[in-house]
Amino acid sequence: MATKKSVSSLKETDLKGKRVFVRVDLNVPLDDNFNITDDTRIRAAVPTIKYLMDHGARVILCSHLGRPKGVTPKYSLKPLVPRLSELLGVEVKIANDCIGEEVEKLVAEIPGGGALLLENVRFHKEEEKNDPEFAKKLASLAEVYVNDAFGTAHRAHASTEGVAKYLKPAVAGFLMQKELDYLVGAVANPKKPFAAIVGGSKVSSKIGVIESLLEKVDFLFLGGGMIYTFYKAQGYSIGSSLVEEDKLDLATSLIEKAKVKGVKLLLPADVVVADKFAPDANSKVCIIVRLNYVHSLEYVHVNLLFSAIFLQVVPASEIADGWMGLDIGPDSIKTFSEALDTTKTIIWNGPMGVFEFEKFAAGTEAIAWKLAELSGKGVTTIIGGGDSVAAVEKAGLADKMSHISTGGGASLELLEGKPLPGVLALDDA
Ligand SMILES: Nc1ncnc2c1ncn2[C@@H]1O[C@H](COP(=O)(O)OP(=O)(O)O)[C@@H](O)[C@H]1O
Ligand SMILES: O=C(OP(=O)(O)O)[C@H](O)COP(=O)(O)O
Repeated sequence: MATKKSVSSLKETDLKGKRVFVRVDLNVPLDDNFNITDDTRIRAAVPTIKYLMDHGARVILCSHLGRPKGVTPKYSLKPLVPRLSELLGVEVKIANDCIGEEVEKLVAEIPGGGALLLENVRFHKEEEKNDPEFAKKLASLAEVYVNDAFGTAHRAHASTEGVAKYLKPAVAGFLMQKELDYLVGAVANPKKPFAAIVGGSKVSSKIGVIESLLEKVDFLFLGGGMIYTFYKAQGYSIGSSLVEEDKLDLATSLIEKAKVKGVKLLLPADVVVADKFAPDANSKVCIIVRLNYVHSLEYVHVNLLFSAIFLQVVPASEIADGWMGLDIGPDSIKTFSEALDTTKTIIWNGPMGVFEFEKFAAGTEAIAWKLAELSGKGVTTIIGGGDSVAAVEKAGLADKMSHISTGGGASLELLEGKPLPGVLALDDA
């Protein structure tokens, strides 16, 4: 992986009485009434903040929320204060800005072991421009820089990258370290056999991650909307399923690459189809082609029992016109599960189907349950991606996995082998 892993740690840093600027990612979803609908990222930031407070540091918390263009009240961090205070067990104050005289005054008043939350750093356009003068102003608030904002580590912004040039020591927080340990460490030195499950909507958004993982894994399972591009590339009828016509050659070359690398690439054998992209779509199970491994088309298998009892059978190897695949089918779930049973490390990025619609959530849920079961048997299970994390949480299985990443884009870039600016900027260990 291109991102260095050995970044300097918080534990080797002198903290007592020091003003510590902590970049956290508190970019949590809020409903229309400004209630937090998922506080995972706040909870994930707590261990580092508590450690700093317990070691007598004066903690300055900095985060963005959303993508505001200038000062936008609906993106204020104020609604987060009660939950943050509750989790930390102290009353956290919030400033009206993140730089300026009033902020400096509030920073000077932070007692040892206390914390101040700065207002949304993206209210200043200089943040996303990584403006050096703005970074210097942020740096001038403190004596130590801690980056714990893994979810934003793929952004070279003033508070995630620029500030580390002017504020030393610049070290990783515990969340950042944990994410790197799993997403870099476990992937670089996996217990074998090592499997990757990649789903989600499009091949184009996952090319990098698939290519990178093909260098490392023993198994690659594909699901979600991207599979229809692979099917079309093999000449199958895909009805009105999602397809990227300009990626057909790429899909073929990825299959070829898997073959050359000796990676067992598994595509779903059967898919659940719908007559429209909607939660109330009519659905039936369409058994397409049973591929044991895609590079050795072994046999065609129609699951007659399942189909005869529950659902209408459509001809194997094709999805009829007017129908679209929105989930992997029961036979695929079984095949995937059996193959996963033989592995020791699994990384999962991207849902198997349109899990947001109840009717098409079964494949994603089944994979989530399988990974939860395998975690209990000592398999390392890593969920690295926004929607896959949402699916695992929806199934109530988050605490069963070895690691759930707090960064969608960041984990994807890391798995692609791209360097993360927020990590590179930190001091070497
Ligand atoms: N068969 C499918 N057809 C269309 N969209 C799909 C299909 N399967 C999954 N999706 C959609 O893919 C989206 C997730 O894609 P993506 O953003 O790539 O995943 P992640 O956020 O995990 O990286 C989900 O919104 C899901 O509904
Ligand atoms: O939510 C985030 O990223 P994610 O949706 O890719 O997990 C981060 O807070 C980064 O936010 P950004 O994509 O607006 O820079």
